[in-house]
Amino acid sequence: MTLRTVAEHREHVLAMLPDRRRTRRVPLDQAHGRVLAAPATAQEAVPRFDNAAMDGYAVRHVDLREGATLAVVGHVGAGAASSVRVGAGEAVRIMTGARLPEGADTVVPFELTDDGRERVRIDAVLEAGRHIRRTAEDVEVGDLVVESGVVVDALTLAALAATGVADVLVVERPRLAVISTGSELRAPGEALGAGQIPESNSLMIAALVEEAGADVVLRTSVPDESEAVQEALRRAHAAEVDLVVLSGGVSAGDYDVVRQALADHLEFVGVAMSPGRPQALGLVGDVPVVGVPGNPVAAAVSVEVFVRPAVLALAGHREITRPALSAMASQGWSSKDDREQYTAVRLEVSENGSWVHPLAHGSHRAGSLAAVEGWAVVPRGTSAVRRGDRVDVLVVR
Ligand SMILES: Nc1nc2c(c(=O)[nH]1)N[C@H]1C(S)=C(S)[C@@H](COP(=O)(O)OP(=O)(O)OC[C@H]3O[C@@H](n4cnc5c(N)ncnc54)[C@H](O)[C@@H]3O)O[C@H]1N2
Ligand code: MOO
Repeated sequence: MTLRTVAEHREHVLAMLPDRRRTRRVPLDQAHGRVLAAPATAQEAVPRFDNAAMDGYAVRHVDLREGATLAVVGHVGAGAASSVRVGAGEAVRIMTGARLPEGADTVVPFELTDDGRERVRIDAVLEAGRHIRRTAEDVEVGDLVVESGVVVDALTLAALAATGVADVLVVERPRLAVISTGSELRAPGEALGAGQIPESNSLMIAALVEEAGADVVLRTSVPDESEAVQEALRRAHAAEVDLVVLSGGVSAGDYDVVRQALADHLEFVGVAMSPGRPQALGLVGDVPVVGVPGNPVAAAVSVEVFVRPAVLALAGHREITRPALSAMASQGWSSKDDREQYTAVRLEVSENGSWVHPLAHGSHRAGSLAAVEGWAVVPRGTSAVRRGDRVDVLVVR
């Protein structure tokens, strides 16, 4: 059987997704982490008005001479709408951020004066216009503040709020269903009979896709029975999900029911990767379904390289794959040269550069997932990584 490359399979997964994204207008306090579906333009200038950059005195520059004394005719704090005017020989006490009074063109900080209340002595002469922040010197009304497709982060939120934007059009969070299959699986904490194990993939996959920005509206684990799998898919459909992630049952076993139950809908393919060779995908009704292998490490890697990009694409992101970090191998390990191998690693960033330490290999090692900090991607055509070799690492935590 010819195997697809990881990149090819990812393209197939992405090609199943609808082109249109659902959008919604949200107030800024609900926009964090969302992707903008339309550009945001400034409703207010920054600064909104000429204002003081220092606590001091608003004066007319022509009146400034070393030792000059000016009459203090008013006091204006930030937020005040003072109508006081600065005339010849006059000064107004002003606080940082306060609107510059009419007539003034320069602010003299307190430190360069005697700090007087009725009259003030000027101890140093500044150039005209000093310590004034000019209207719209940062952003003008109508300027583009944030482009469409940008992820709203903390700094973006500040820029939007400061420019008078109250709400933004964002892409809806994708709705996902996560369905584990396997008759041996029991919920964490449940008593285990012979041959049974705790179910871990659905929790892991749900958390991984939530980290990528999805809402998991259905998470369930079903036995290896065709009807149970189909019923779970019906529930996912009724919950109007954008994507279903199925775990398990995609390889050749007698009880690999995903394969049996969904033979008419899903394509079962081999991908040239390790772990994670058996994969499935297809539309059930109009809902895209990605089936990942049940082995927990294979499931984790499959979510990283196929499902996470799909979630990011559904959420409107432009960058959908994780940038790789280049690091050196602290020790060697072997690799299958006909596969792209994802080796679980720990990372160490030191003065001598970034190093990866390989963890024990094995797609069943669910207990060791707690130690994984990244996946070292060993390309096809490489049968061994040697100590000191550079490898690309997807840093996942
Ligand atoms: N004859 C063949 N056997 C296998 C092949 C193959 O090509 N031919 N492929 C192997 C590879 S590679 C993988 S990976 C697995 C994938 O198997 P399935 O997707 O069918 O997964 P299951 O058989 O259902 O389970 C595999 C393994 O993982 C455990 N598991 C499953 N689901 C969960 C879960 N939700 N939480 C925790 N652990 C889970 C399950 O108990 C099995 O141990 O197939 C190989 N075999
Ligand atoms: O390739 Mo399977 O995904 O590990 O053992």
